[in-house]
Formats: sequence, C-alpha cells, structure tokens
Amino acid sequence: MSLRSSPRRPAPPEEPTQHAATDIPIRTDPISIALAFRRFWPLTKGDRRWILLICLFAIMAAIAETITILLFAELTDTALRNGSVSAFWKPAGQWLTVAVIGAVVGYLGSSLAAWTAERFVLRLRARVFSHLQTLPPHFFQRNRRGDLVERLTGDVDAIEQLVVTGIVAVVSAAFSALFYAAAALWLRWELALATFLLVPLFYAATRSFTGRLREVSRRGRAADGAITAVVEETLVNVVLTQAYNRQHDEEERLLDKAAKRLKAAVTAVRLTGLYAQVVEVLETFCILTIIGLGAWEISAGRMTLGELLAFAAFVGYLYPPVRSLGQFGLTATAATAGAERLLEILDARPAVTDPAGSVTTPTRSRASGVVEAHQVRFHYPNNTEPVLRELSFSASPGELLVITGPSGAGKSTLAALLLRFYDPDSGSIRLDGVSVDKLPLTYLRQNITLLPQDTLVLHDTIEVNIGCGRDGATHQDVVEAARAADADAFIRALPDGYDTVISPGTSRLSGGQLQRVAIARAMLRDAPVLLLDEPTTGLDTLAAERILTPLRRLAEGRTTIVITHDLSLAANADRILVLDRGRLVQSGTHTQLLSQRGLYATLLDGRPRPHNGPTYTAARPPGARWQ
Ligand SMILES: Nc1ncnc2c1ncn2[C@@H]1O[C@H](COP(=O)(O)OP(=O)(O)OP(=O)(O)O)[C@@H](O)[C@H]1O
Repeated sequence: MSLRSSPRRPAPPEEPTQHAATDIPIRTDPISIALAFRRFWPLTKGDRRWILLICLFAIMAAIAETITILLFAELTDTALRNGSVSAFWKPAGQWLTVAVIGAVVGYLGSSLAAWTAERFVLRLRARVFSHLQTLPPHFFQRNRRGDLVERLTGDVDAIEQLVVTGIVAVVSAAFSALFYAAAALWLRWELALATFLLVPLFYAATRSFTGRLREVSRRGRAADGAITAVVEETLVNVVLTQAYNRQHDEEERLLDKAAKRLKAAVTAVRLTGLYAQVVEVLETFCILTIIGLGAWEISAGRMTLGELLAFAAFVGYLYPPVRSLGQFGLTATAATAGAERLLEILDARPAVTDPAGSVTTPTRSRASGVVEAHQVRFHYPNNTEPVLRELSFSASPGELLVITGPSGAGKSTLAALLLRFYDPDSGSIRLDGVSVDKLPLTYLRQNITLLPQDTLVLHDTIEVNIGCGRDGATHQDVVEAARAADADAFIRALPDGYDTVISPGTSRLSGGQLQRVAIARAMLRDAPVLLLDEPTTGLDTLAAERILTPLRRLAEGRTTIVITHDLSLAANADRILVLDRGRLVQSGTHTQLLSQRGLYATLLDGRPRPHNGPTYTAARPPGARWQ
C-alpha cells in the first residue's frame, strides 16, 4: 500500500550524454542511483524522524492489510462455507476495526509524506538557488537561463521522487511484500515457494527496461531545459523578434525542441506502459499457476477453499508491491538524470569565497574609499590569454577617475575585479590599503556601489526599488533619495506614484528615468566608492544630460570610477586612464592626454583604429556634461 496515493508528477524523461539523435547538448556525466541518493540524502536532515514515522505508518498499513486477508479466509471457511450467520459477526467486526485503523494510518501517512516531500523540495530548491547566486559570471554565460530555471523546478521535483517519496515507497512496498510473502508461506509454504520461483521473471523484466528508460529520461530532461530556455529568450527579446519579423523562426526553434521533448516523452510513456503490460501478463501467468496448483490440492483434500482464496489473495497482493519496487527502479533511474543536472550546479565552485584564515576585520563598517590596483594581471578561467596586464592605478575619496579605451580593452573586467567577482592571477586590488581578498565579501560589496549599464530592476514598486539600497530605509529616506536623484517629480507624476510597479524590461519608465531610480538607490546606499559602467549608454543627449546633475551630487565626496566610451564624460575627470588590450597606455587629465597625441586623442577624433577595428567617437563636446 503506497502512502502517497496520488504521486507527484512522474519524473519526466531525460537524456543521454551527447545522444546522437538530438542537438540538445547534455553536458552532465551519468551518475548511479546510489550516488544521487547519497548526495541528496543530507538534505533530509531535520525531517528524518518524520520519514521514519511515515515508514512506520506504511508498515502498520501493510500489517492491517495482511490481517484483513487472513480474516477474509476465516470468514470464507467459517461463515460462508458453512452458511453460518453467527460465525460472521466476530471476524466481520475485527475486519472492520482493522480496516478503520488501516485507513487512519494510511491517511496520516500520506498527509505527512506530502508535507515532508514538499519541505524537502523547498529545502533543495533554496539550497540550489542560494548556491547559484554565488557562482561567477562565466557560469551564467555557459548555461542558458531557461535551462537553469528548469533545473530549479522540474529537476528538483524529480529528485524528491528519489529521496523522500522514493524511500517511503520502497519501505512500504518492501514491508507489504514481506508480510504477504510470510502469510502465504504460513498458509501453504510449498505452494508459496513454487510461486516465488516466478519472482526472477519480474526482476528480469524490470532490468531490461531500466537502461532504456534512463537514456530517454536524460534526453527528456535536457529537452525540458531547452524549451524553457527558448521561451525565456524569446520573451526577453520579444521586441527584437517582432521588429525583425522573426516570430516564425522563434516558433520553429521552439517546435524543434518541443519535437525532441515529445519524442522522449512518448518513448518514456511507451516504455513504462510496455513494462506495465509485461508485468500484467506475468502476474496472470502466476495467478493461473496458483489456481491450477490449488485445484489439485483441494481435490486431494489438502486445502480448503478459504485457504486457497486467501492464498491467491496474498499472492495477488504480493504483486503490486513487487511491481512498485520495480517501478521505483525506473523512477529512480529517471530521477538520476535530474540529479546529474542539479549536481552540475552544486559542484560548480564560486570563483571567489570569503577569506578563510587571514581575514582583516575592518574597524569601521564604512570604508574611506581609497581604491588601488597594483600590477594586476588577470585571465578568465576559460581563456588563457590575459585580459589585464600589470595594471596599476589608485583613486581617492572625492576623485573622479574615468577609465576608457577601445572595445575589449578590459574595462568591464576591471570593474568585475574591483567587486571581486574574480581574483587577479597576480598583483592586488586594495580598498583602504587592504587587499580585497582579505576583506569579507559583504563588507567589500557594501562599500562599492555599482551602477551597471543595464539598470537593475526588481519586479516591485518604485519605493521598493529605491528602498532596497539600504536596509530599513523609511518612505521619507526614499523620497529624499529620489529628490536628490531628480526622480521625485516624475515618480509623483505617475498615477500610482511611488507605488508604481516596475519590472525588468519595463516600458513604464524611460532609460533615463530608470537610471535616476538607480541613482536614488545608490544615494540611499551611500557607499564610499562608486563604480559607474557606461552610465550614458542608450540615452540621448537630453536624457544623458538630465542624469548628470544627480550623478554629480552622488559622486560628491566619494571615490568615483566611471567606465565609459563616452569621452564627453572624461573632460572633467581628475584623471583619465586609457586601457588598450589590458594595458594602461595613458594616464592624465583631458588636457594632458590631448596634448600627447596618443590613443586618447585618436579615440576622441573618432579615427578608425588601425588594429582594433571599431570606430570611436565623442558624441558630445568634452566639458558639456559634468559641469
Ligand atoms: N566571461 C568571460 N570569459 C572569457 N573572456 C571574457 C569574458 N568576459 C570578457 N571576456 C573577454 O575579455 C576581454 C575584455 O572584455 P571587457 O568586457 O572587459 O572589455 P571592455 O573594455 O569592457 O569592452 P566594451 O567596451 O566593449 O564593454 C574581451 O576580449 C572579452 O572577450
């Protein structure tokens, strides 16, 4: 008797390593059921006593079932065969009592099992999600977002099938099988042994299906990931899709993945259906064998009809748990495909971690903001070519440092190193004289505010989007920050004001307005170091100018590092660093660099670069913006 009477969605099918029949890549290595179980079992900590209780309920339910069959035999031989109504009441009363007890424990067990299973899913999802957030940018460049979403949903469910529901199902089936087999042996051991000889047939049938189902399950799981990825990508790029009339191509892309999912799903259902039918035929064969042997025993006077019926019932009851043990093998096999995909996330290591030993605990929660890079050399994990080479500079509070250079020079990489998404291969980056790898990560990131090119937007109200800059910010704090960012007026003009809900890719606010919301958030954050990555990209001259006043206010008294191609921002910088292919090639004020006739002047003139290709222009005259 299974305590989870309405099992969760069966683990969807999955895909083999680089299967020839599909272009959906499966990068994970196959793992065994035992390993998958070992890796995820620790997550049941805290719920193990409940799992134990569920198993006890399952055992009690199996005992109740066994007793009812024995009572059925007694009823047949005493009341039915003799036609005695008086002999009916006692076993009938016992039967009803046992049935009620069985129903109560069955209900309690299945409710508790559902609760425990959902808690496991919640814990596993939280664990994977939290780990995912520590992973470096290149992990997300390697994996499609939609596929990762699928791992956090479908694959998590599949693992639950293996770990919590799986254990309960196995315990329930194993004990039921044990009790029914013991009862059958007790009734007629010779007949029971003859029946058990047929059990290897079930085992052989299960084995022959396991391998094929595993393969098809892995293919299905990967196809699920690919479908979610295509849908996600299409939704994100819907404007581009419509503008380029690519709707049909996107549909084709989805249909292609969906066709592979369909093939895998149908094959999985076909295999499990075929397995069920094979088992059905085997069962019929066994029952007929018993009836044949029973008829012979009855004719020889060695068995009563009640005994034969009870015996046949036991053997009949024995098959479902044996079958569900076999079925569990198939479910667990399918779940390993999900396990592989989740382990790929859980086994990916963050590029940086909090320093274990020699941590420098800062005496103040707010740094002064002196930023230094000393002989920094760096290459990305997936590329041996250095992106930054022996780079040194420093910036102090109140200073405005502009970092510019051709595309691919390494500017954004430098920002990633400042925020410690990666550690340099050699050299060091320091905040207030302490190497950033010696500082707690949260402290470092609390003290550097990044304003990325694409404004970070939460799907929430403007109030929350600004207020998330600082824990415990009040409405008044938010309004003051918005005022300082020149955002208060346009926010109030919205029908819902600060309660207006915005979301990533929102069209309710213009690019410039979103930037001002981000500036307000940064105002609240009040970090001593400000890192602006292409603050004016995507804004027209007017919109760009409107963000300059609040930006200037924000920059006041802080160490401000602006990464930009827009050289009109450079004119009033205290210092400009020009990077080229990872090297610092020029450093100085706008006037100094102009007089040097080096790369800066070339970039400013907008002359095509002979070796790097892209043309570089100053969209607006220098000096027109920051003052
Ligand atoms: N995650 C990554 N893995 C491998 N290489 C990368 C990665 N990110 C960037 N690069 C490479 O590092 C080099 C520097 O890139 P970076 O984005 O820092 O340049 P950039 O100066 O900011 O360019 P742009 O001005 O176009 O934004 C480029 O050659 C780029 O291809």
